[in-house]
Amino acid sequence: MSNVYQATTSAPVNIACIKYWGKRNESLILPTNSSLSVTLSQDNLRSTTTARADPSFTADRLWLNGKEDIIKLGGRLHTCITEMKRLRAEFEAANPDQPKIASFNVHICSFNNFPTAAGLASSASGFAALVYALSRLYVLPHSPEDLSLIARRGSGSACRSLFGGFVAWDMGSDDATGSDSKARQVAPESHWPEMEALICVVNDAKKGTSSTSGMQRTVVTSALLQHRISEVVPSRMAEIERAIADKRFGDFAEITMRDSNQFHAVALDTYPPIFYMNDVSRAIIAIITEYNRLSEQPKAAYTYDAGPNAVIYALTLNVREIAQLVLYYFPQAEKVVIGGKEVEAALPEGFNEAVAKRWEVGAVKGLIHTRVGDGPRVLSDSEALLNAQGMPKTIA
Ligand SMILES: Nc1ncnc2c1ncn2[C@@H]1O[C@H](COP(=O)(O)OP(=O)(O)OP(=O)(O)O)[C@@H](O)[C@H]1O
Ligand SMILES: C[C@@](O)(CCOP(=O)(O)OP(=O)(O)O)CC(=O)O
Repeated sequence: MSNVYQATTSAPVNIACIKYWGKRNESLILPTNSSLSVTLSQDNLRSTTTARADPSFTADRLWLNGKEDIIKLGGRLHTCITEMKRLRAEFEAANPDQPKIASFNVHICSFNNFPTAAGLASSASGFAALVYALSRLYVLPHSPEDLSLIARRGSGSACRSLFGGFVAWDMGSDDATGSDSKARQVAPESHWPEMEALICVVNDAKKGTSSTSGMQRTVVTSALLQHRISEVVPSRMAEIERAIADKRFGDFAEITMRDSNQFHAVALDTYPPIFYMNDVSRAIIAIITEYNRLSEQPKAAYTYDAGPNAVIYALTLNVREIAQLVLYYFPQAEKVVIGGKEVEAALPEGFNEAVAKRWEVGAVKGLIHTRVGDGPRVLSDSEALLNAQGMPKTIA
């Protein structure tokens, strides 16, 4: 049987504490500010991707969630695939004994085990999994940092999904090539294993204004963004990195919530304004704010990306209590189990119930309980998503 050049990987979702919002260069995807995220566990949220190169393939093709995605010339997918083929060609030139496969077309098949394009950072895990699968297929010696340069060209936040744990995306200063705009691991997942997340899926439909178009409009119209870029983010990045290093959850939480608030203030300051949060999102802010009032230091940190879904960071010790609180205001049709035990709705002692109304079942469609997790994983060929002919094993 002729050689099969194939790799299957999975990659995680990351949710930012310091938000990336704005590009200084659209085609290279260079950001206006640095950002920092927590990588979430692939046991709960992941993109799985198989990449294969073969001389019999007549074109580069990609299937996502069972449906073929057109690879537009000059588009982000095309850029990532082309860049990875370039790295393989360089590798073959430096290692003449290596098989010449850089010129072969590739078939790529990917699945997300969570809603795609629904504000849960599927582009981050998706492009990270694609770049990592190609890097394993091509047996490249490149580091996650090197690979983050390419994943960034797929989707800015994807660069952070090349690492586990706590990850910064340094904006860099090389505006000509973006060679220093890449991800850096601030701390591995083992540094703070008690860091957990409760995701409140408020709406899993495709959102109105995409992150890409939203931040474009912000850069052009928001004066507040300029203040954020120059006066706020640089010091906030340093502060949150120190809070993570020292495992000071209270400071980590306050910075995270303040940055989420400022990101959405900037969205509102965009003209025309962008409203990513809704009444349910704001109710969650109200109950977490009241919950934090009960203790000297915040015990929960909400953060919102470009959508209404809430991500609540908390330490293991407090997650159950927070889930009880969320269930009190947002009853679920299904049982919620944390740590092997069903969660019952309840309010903590001293909590002011009047801070929000109790919602109907369905206002929060679902809860995902996860934790800080590792970076991309190499999976065995038994988990490959392509069949012997290089086509998706199941077409939806
Ligand atoms: N597994 C994947 N492999 C390759 N590309 C993917 C994958 N998952 C998502 N994508 C790409 O990302 C796009 C969705 O990105 P988009 O930014 O619109 O939504 P999101 O990332 O899920 O939400 P948000 O950016 O608000 O967190 C998809 O249309 C597809 O082009
Ligand atoms: C609000 C955010 O989630 C924005 C994510 O934007 P994308 O990385 O999806 O944007 P593109 O670079 O245009 O693909 C904040 C963050 O993840 O840092």
